[in-house]
Amino acid sequence: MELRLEKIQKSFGAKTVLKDCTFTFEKGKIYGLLGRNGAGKTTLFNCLSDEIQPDFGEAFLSTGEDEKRTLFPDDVGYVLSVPILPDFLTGEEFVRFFMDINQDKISKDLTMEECFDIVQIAPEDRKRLIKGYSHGMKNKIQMICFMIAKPPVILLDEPLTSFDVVVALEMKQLLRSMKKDHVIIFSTHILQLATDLCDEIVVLSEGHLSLLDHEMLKSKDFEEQIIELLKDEESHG
Ligand SMILES: Nc1ncnc2c1ncn2[C@@H]1O[C@H](COP(=O)(O)OP(=O)(O)OP(=O)(O)O)[C@@H](O)[C@H]1O
Repeated sequence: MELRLEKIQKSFGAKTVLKDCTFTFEKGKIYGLLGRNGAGKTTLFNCLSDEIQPDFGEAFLSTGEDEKRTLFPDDVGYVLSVPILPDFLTGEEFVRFFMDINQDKISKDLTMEECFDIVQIAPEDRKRLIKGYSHGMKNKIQMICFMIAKPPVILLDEPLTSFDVVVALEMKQLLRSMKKDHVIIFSTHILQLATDLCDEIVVLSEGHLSLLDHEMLKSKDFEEQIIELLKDEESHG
């Protein structure tokens, strides 16, 4: 399975943010999306998750050589930097509800307890209102939703940045364990995280996407090279 972006363009008024985003993301890999402030990372994610409509271009899912279909909103699991969840439910109530409405997608042997165990939310926390959850715990609930609904594409907009080291490590392990079934793309400003977690690094610069060479990833002056690559572009934030 591949996620193919073909010529995606988006402007806000006179400002062109995405000029021509053409790229193929493969299942089984974690992609780090790097770009300066205002480069258009969130705009691209919003186009893919149907939050906004691109002016031109389209995203497709392809399952074989000649088989491709339009990417639908249900195909995309989007983790916002600030997760939106029903505050008035407990973690358990919400996950039970989510399992009920996704009966057709969930594998029969996955129980609610297992979901909570995998993301390491303690039994006593499962019965607390989501309202009192930390940012990291809310992100974990979102990851449970992805385990249940299994969207082929998972987008994470600057996750892990606000997590403590333990939660960040747990989330990294979780993403690695989930990657074989999904295309995972996450935007980050933390180069260390990108090189540590990602199989590929994609740069969004001047409205275009480009893949970084693996040789560059391995080189010891990787950080200097990335900064050099991005610094010619103005910050648009
Ligand atoms: N709804 C909107 N209306 C007008 N301009 C917008 C809108 N959304 C984004 N922009 C502009 O588009 C550009 C790209 O913004 P975007 O948030 O996609 O960048 P980003 O790469 O995610 O930045 P950051 O790394 O700072 O989060 C910015 O100049 C922003 O001001």
